[in-house]
Amino acid sequence: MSAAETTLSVAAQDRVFRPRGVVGASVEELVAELTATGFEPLVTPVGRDVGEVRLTGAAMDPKAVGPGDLFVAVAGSRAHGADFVMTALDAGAAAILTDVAGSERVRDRVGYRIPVIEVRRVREAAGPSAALIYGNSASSGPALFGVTGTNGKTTTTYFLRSLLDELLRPHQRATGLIGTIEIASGEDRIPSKMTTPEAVQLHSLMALFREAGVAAAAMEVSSHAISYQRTSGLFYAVAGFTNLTQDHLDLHGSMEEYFAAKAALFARRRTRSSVVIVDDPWGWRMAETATGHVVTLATAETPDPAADWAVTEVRPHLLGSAFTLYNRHTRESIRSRTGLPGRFNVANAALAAVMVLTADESTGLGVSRREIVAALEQADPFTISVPGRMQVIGTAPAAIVDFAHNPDAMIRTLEAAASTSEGKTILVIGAAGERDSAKRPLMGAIAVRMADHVIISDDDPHGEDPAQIRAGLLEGAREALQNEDLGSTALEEISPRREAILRAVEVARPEDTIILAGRGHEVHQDFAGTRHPIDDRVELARALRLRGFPTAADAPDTEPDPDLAMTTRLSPAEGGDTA
Ligand SMILES: CC(=O)N[C@H]1[C@@H](OP(=O)(O)OP(=O)(O)OC[C@H]2O[C@@H](n3ccc(=O)[nH]c3=O)[C@H](O)[C@@H]2O)O[C@H](CO)[C@@H](O)[C@@H]1O[C@H](C)C(=O)N[C@@H](C)C(=O)N[C@H](CCC(=O)O)C(=O)O
Ligand SMILES: Nc1ncnc2c1ncn2[C@@H]1O[C@H](COP(=O)(O)OP(=O)(O)OP(=O)(O)O)[C@@H](O)[C@H]1O
Repeated sequence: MSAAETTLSVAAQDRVFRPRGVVGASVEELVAELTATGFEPLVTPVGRDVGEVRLTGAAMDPKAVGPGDLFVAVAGSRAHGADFVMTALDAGAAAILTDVAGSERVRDRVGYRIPVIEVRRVREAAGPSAALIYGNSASSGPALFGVTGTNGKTTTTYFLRSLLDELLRPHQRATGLIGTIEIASGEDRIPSKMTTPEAVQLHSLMALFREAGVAAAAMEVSSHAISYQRTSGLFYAVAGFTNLTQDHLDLHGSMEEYFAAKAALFARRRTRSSVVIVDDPWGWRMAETATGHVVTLATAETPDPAADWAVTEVRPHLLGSAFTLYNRHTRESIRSRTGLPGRFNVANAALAAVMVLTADESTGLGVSRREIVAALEQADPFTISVPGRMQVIGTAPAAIVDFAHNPDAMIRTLEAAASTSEGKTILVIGAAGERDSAKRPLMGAIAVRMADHVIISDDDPHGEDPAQIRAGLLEGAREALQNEDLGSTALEEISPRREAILRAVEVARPEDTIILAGRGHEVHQDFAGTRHPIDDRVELARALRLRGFPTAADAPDTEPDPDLAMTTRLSPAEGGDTA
């Protein structure tokens, strides 16, 4: 199934994107497993028949439950999954795993119609339970490559999958992908709901991958996933760390806690080998905290000589860069390149390369080192388009859609724009509502420091007032403009986003660079639960064509939009708004 070929809801897609031949486990076997692993389960109603009920799947979202599933009902900030037990029962749930509050709710709603397994730490128990049902263990495969870090996860996993494909295709073996944009099993794919799905879905995917002949899979591991126990019961062949900078402090509280959440991935019981980028002190701390086999990688302009691998000889190559990977122990030098703009994409590509080289040493991917080196040097696996990540839509002006939505990513993206552009940098930026509001003024200040023309607009406001979110960005931008010598930087506030994009193209000259930051591949804005369709890549391509600017070969097709052709914004000189 491909995302384009289906009209199923995301939960319904979760339900059909499942393995077929699951042997499963009985409630009795599950209870024995949970007892052995210290969860002290309590089963109601007590009786022989209950123990014999067979479980052939598992789901946490009641709308994703299928016949024979274990429905894992968790307490959340909005609701308790057990409140939706009727939906799960109607869909054919065979048993429920929940906590004390959940089992009371189930009993209130449906009495003793279904076996209930009660444990204290449901989220933690979900992983091992699903692992048992789907037959997953540390050695059952596929070889999992997990990537964590504040920025670069999606790009690195696309790079990893591209390299793994290059290596495994000749051996008639497929690859998989789990991340922010999509979940893919060989040729089949569905769009993602989350960066890292819940444990029950992850375990189902491992079984699906095996059925589909997927030998290796690249997976993004968000810090939310680790904090919410979504990776419980999974085992990684190699885990990679990109970087740690400010984001998600609403969940983690402090950088220390954010670090600790990520560090849990690099424990020996979870991961065989870790590859850690050590360009900053957080990286070195991660390498010291990791407990398995640890390999360090330096990608900064002046690489730390203590690292095992270093990126050297970075040179411009088309829009991207060519680079050398050097191992200080073996003196091995491997020349590779990436077609994606930005120095940070060299780091992402180097991480993907070293993760696969490391898997070769420690897990045996079944491909030779010579094949890996040949793929890196000759097959160009990192010259691919990653949806909405430094995606080039127009060429003169250079017009790029990017996903930068935190301070560090903005700095890196704007550095990349400045290094390639001879003209002005024009930036459209917003911030998501109900997420880490402390980063908004920082992002506003970075915008006016690094771009020449800044248009502050909307991202996904969610339940928050969009004007209030823009005000947070504007506050930082105005303060920097007042206190720092920023020359003639222009600052505007334009909502809706579509108009902001039109304006960016309106003020651009062919030698300039336009960056639409923050939304990347996303195709809807969420305004208090109402989804408003908008795809930055389409809007940008349409606006460029409207002005007669050239678009990139793989820019999206656009119909001339009658509404858009009629839209005329007043320029500031004509009395239009400026901030
Ligand atoms: C902060 C966070 O991660 N929250 C996740 C968590 O929510 P929660 O514990 O509050 O649970 P809840 O929403 O009250 O729901 C509890 C139970 O009731 C069920 N329910 C709830 C409401 C309803 O109407 N119907 C329903 O069936 C839910 O399916 C669930 O089983 O568990 C829910 C069930 O899986 C997730 O949907 C929810 O993700 C929310 C939507 C979310 O936005 N998560 C983001 C922040 C997230 O996880 N992002 C990271 C990437 C971050 C990044 O790097 O940018 C990710 O890995 O995706
Ligand atoms: N290694 C990196 N270091 C800093 N910034 C990066 C790096 N790689 C990508 N970026 C920037 O971060 C943005 C998001 O990149 P990407 O989607 O690959 O990361 P991510 O970790 O998956 O992000 P998210 O978790 O928010 O989806 C890119 O659009 C780019 O602006």
